[in-house]
Amino acid sequence: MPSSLGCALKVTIFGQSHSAAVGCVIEGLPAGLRVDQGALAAFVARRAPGKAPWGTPRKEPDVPRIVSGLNPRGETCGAPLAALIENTNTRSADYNNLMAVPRPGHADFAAWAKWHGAQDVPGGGHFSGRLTGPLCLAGGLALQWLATQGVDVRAHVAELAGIADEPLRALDNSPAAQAELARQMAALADGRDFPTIDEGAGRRMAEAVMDARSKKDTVGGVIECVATGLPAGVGSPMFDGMENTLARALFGIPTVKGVEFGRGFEVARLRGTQNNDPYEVRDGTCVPATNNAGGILGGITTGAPLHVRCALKPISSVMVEQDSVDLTTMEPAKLKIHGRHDTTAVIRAVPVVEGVCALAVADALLAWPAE
Ligand SMILES: Cc1cc2nc3c(=O)[nH]c(=O)nc-3n(C[C@H](O)[C@H](O)[C@H](O)COP(=O)(O)O)c2cc1C
Ligand SMILES: C=C(O[C@@H]1CC(C(=O)O)=C[C@@H](OP(=O)(O)O)[C@H]1O)C(=O)O
Repeated sequence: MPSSLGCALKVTIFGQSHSAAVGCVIEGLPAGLRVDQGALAAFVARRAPGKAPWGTPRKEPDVPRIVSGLNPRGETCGAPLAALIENTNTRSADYNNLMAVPRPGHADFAAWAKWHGAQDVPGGGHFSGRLTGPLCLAGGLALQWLATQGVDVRAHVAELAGIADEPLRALDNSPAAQAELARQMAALADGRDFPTIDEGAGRRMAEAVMDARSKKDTVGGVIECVATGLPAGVGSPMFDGMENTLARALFGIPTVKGVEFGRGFEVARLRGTQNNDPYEVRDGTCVPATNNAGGILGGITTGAPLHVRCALKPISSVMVEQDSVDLTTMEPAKLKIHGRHDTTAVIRAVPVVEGVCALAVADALLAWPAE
């Protein structure tokens, strides 16, 4: 089972939800990067479980431990960087009734179809949202390197349970829109608990999530992410384009079912005159005045903000009785899920999306830089 991502910056994710630890190995991080371990721990903590009333009550400290890849000054030394997050609070008995009866919507049945019983079921095994811990850790390191290149990456909950946040002003590339986008990104960087730009929208979303939880149900939503500071000319056409690289990485996040760039699926209903981004000269250089393309044409960056949105499905582990099948007897079975589950992945996945986008962008910058 390969669990690796990237070309010049390669990340391998290992572990299961209830194994001793989860972790990552990163190859290709530029040497000489002074790692801010405090900032890295704070970034990983944004995703950690056990903190919010709508989240899993599985409390984990999620302190990242870098075990190789740094020199005595705490800088990347060029060797592969390996890092761990321990699993300290597992309760595998919660999964006893799921060993033979798969949860609708989770990966239990697909894993059984592939590995015929050898798969690790408790906690969702390698399919668990827990694996986004090391993904976030690797992404946090990529973010620190990108900061040295003048690139900033921010995401927010754009929509949750049908409630919308203020959208990021990234589809317009005017100086006024750029200033507004900078304000929005600064707001998201202020350490707020709920990652929306409009804090009122965040409060309404939180209420909607708690309402679903009280009804033993779960909710999905949309995460919107922007990368600014990228020069024009990064990426490669056809199979190594920015869209390809980002989509491959983002679909590695459990629950992500859709990814769109710029106007996304809306382009199907636009005319060319509405969708084209006209060019203008700014400071002696050619720039797109608008950004319906989401900062990418021909797989290559245009210099406008890189803009992506991901649709996340509702968590499959709902607490109501569901129809399933006992795979040992092939008889119908009624399933009641026990255990500690999130009501939505969307809120906790915001730093994961930032980290994964950072990994993809850093990989493209290193593999296919502007020539
Ligand atoms: C941050 C995060 C937390 C998650 N928490 C849970 C959870 O508590 N319970 C659950 O059943 N699934 C949870 N998931 C989703 C499952 O991991 C996911 O549905 C499963 O691996 C199947 O993959 P798929 O949904 O992409 O098909 C979470 C996902 C993420 C990203
Ligand atoms: C622990 C995390 O989330 C877990 C993700 C998850 C799943 O099926 O994805 C199922 C639950 O696992 P458990 O039954 O062991 O509590 C969540 O708690 C985490 O994200 O760090």
